Amino acid sequence: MPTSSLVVVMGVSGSGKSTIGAALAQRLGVPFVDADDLHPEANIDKMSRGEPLDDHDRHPWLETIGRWLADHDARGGVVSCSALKRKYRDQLRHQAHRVEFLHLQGTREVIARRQASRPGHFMPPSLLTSQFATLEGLEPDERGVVIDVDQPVDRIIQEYVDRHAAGATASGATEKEN
Ligand SMILES: Nc1ncnc2c1ncn2[C@@H]1O[C@H](COP(=O)(O)OP(=O)(O)OP(=O)(O)O)[C@@H](O)[C@H]1O
Ligand SMILES: O=C(O)[C@H](O)[C@@H](O)[C@H](O)[C@H](O)CO
Repeated sequence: MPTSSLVVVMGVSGSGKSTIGAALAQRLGVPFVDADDLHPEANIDKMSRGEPLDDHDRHPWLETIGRWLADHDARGGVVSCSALKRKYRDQLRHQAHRVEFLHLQGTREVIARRQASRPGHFMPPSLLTSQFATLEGLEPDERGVVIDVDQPVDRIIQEYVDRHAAGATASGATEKEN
């Protein structure tokens, strides 16, 4: 696997994007940014009030993330970003053509349990329903892999590395529900 991988770790809130993103960046030896840290303050305030973001809220945020990806095109990097809709991923691809996605997929039960075990996070568990409702899984023409979150962090990282080495694309990414 080239050290210059450019990866977006995607999925609903609580799926493990920050955890896996940081671990993957370390494994690949590339910079990492958590897109939660790139939100305009108004977005954080909105989510904290228990209101889901809409396309309008996410647009400037995605632009910032796309810029980060474009800036890291040569040396590689990992971003944790929900990237829930196909059109959001299209927006990111528009700015950084070779970006690939790692979709952390899990059941509502597993993810709700994980959210419940991290009190103090700005994202209220009540928003999980809208996160799943908004989620559009990777389509077959999108470069990326889908990995089950219900396994230890190091196994998720290893599966990503193994599947990437084997030339994985988004095959198996058709289950849109979770
Ligand atoms: N593979 C895993 N096994 C067990 N626990 C995990 C795993 N991945 C993440 N967690 C835990 O689940 C919780 C949610 O993970 P994390 O904060 O990384 O998710 P997230 O997708 O970044 O969430 P958000 O988008 O809401 O910030 C954390 O408490 C984290 O420690
Ligand atoms: O697209 C979205 O609805 C939001 O960006 C959320 O997914 C948050 O960034 C994050 O995941 C919260 O913890």
